[in-house]
Amino acid sequence: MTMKVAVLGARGRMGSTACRAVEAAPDLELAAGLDVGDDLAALVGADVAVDFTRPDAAVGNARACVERGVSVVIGTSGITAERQAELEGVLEGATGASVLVVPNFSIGAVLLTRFAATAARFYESVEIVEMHHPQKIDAPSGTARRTAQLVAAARREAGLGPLPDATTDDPDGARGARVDGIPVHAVRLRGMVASEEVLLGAPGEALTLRHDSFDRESFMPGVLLALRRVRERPGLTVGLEAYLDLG
Ligand SMILES: NC(=O)C1=CN([C@@H]2O[C@H](COP(=O)(O)OP(=O)(O)OC[C@H]3O[C@@H](n4cnc5c(N)ncnc54)[C@H](OP(=O)(O)O)[C@@H]3O)[C@@H](O)[C@H]2O)C=CC1
Ligand SMILES: O=C(O)C1=N[C@H](C(=O)O)C[C@H](O)C1
Repeated sequence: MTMKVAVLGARGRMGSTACRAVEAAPDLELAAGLDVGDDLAALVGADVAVDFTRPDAAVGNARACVERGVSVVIGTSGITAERQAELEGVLEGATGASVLVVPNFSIGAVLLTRFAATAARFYESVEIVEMHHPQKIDAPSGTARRTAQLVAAARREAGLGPLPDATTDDPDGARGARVDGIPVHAVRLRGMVASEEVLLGAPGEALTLRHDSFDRESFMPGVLLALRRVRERPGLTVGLEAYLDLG
């Protein structure tokens, strides 16, 4: 039997690519492709949904899904701690429902985040540069936020102190944003899809980790994996790594 999938943001860059990937998968069926102005009643009958809309719409969409018994994968970025808490609220009393937040569906990007967290404890300095197409509305990217959070956690666990940084004069914010104390720099450049670099420095050496998505196809194996497996973990899960055997 096929799994019925609803796609929210179906006319967008990611949503339209996801619709095609679902239609091409023999075990999945595109039950609904919804965008702005469409009636969410069309969610009824779907088994799972994936959201590629905008940060201020994702939590409301997740609520609409859960209320209709549909487990949901949130690919939309900008899921801050506050929005994550709202998602916990959405799940209260909804026995068996699953919400999976995926900052990045590309396996390479998931690995980059993992490698950065592994390397973090060995380096005094670390900075993140994320590069995206200029249509992206949020900064820093969800992937960079997640990477910074996991790198910061690894540094705390290793007992590392604050990053060495003598800057006291930065009137234009040239040192970037700080996410959990980690500097994050956002580039918006025509021609880019999505890239991330993590730069780690220690006396006499540097390690640079980089991942590039050249095409939105790079996200599709992860999207299909998430849709197929989201219902295995009731409640709120963050990160595709929960479904990957990364050791
Ligand atoms: N997790 C991952 O691996 C990836 C995540 N993303 C994220 O996915 C999201 C979408 O990106 P992208 O496809 O490039 O953006 P687009 O702007 O191309 O697509 C978003 C679509 O959602 C529609 N939309 C807006 N609000 C709603 C709503 N309330 N209900 C239904 N549809 C709505 C938009 O309509 P309108 O244009 O009329 O507003 C648009 O058609 C972003 O947050 C992005 O960061 C992107 C790539 C990979
Ligand atoms: O908006 C995008 O394009 C992307 N958004 C996600 C993010 O914010 O990290 C994932 C990927 O970087 C592409």
